[in-house]
Amino acid sequence: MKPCGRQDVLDISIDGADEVDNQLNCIKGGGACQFQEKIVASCAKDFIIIADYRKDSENLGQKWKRGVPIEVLPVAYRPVKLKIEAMLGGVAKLRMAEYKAGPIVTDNGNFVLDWLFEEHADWVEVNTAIKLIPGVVETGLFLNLAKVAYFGNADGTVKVRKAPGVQNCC
Ligand SMILES: O=C[C@H](O)[C@H](O)[C@H](O)COP(=O)(O)O
Repeated sequence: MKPCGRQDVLDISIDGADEVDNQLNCIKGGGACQFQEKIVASCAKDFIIIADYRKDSENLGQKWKRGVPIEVLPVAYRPVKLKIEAMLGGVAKLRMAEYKAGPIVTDNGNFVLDWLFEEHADWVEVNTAIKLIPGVVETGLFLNLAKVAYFGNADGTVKVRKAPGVQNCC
């Protein structure tokens, strides 16, 4: 397998998620990796989620209570935070490190804002609004990307959910 950057298209990409809704929209980035994960997912013909039952949700925010992770340029974290809160409500908190002083720094040298949102209906609109704020690198909203999600249950069974319109996949 070649590194993603040297591969035009990947046949398949498999990843976890922090939450998956009934349309297969996902929140990712609990581990602050959403930027690189989204690049890989965007290059794949089929993006598949494997997660446990705790991530299976009707609507985003129902199970995952830590907000939408948003990777931002360090120099812009404050204006981005204020713009998100003014435009969309909620609170955008700078994610702090646990075992070192200061904020978490991503693999790309950036900071993460965790946006604790109120209920939203149109996630595509919300995602676009956030992406257009200067200083935003990437959001943890993975919308219309996943084709299938496999949820492992505590009893060992697996629940399968396909995205709307997907018939045969993986
Ligand atoms: O940043 C990391 C990832 O997007 C998610 O947080 C991850 O896929 C979910 O991780 P886990 O399966 O370990 O809860």
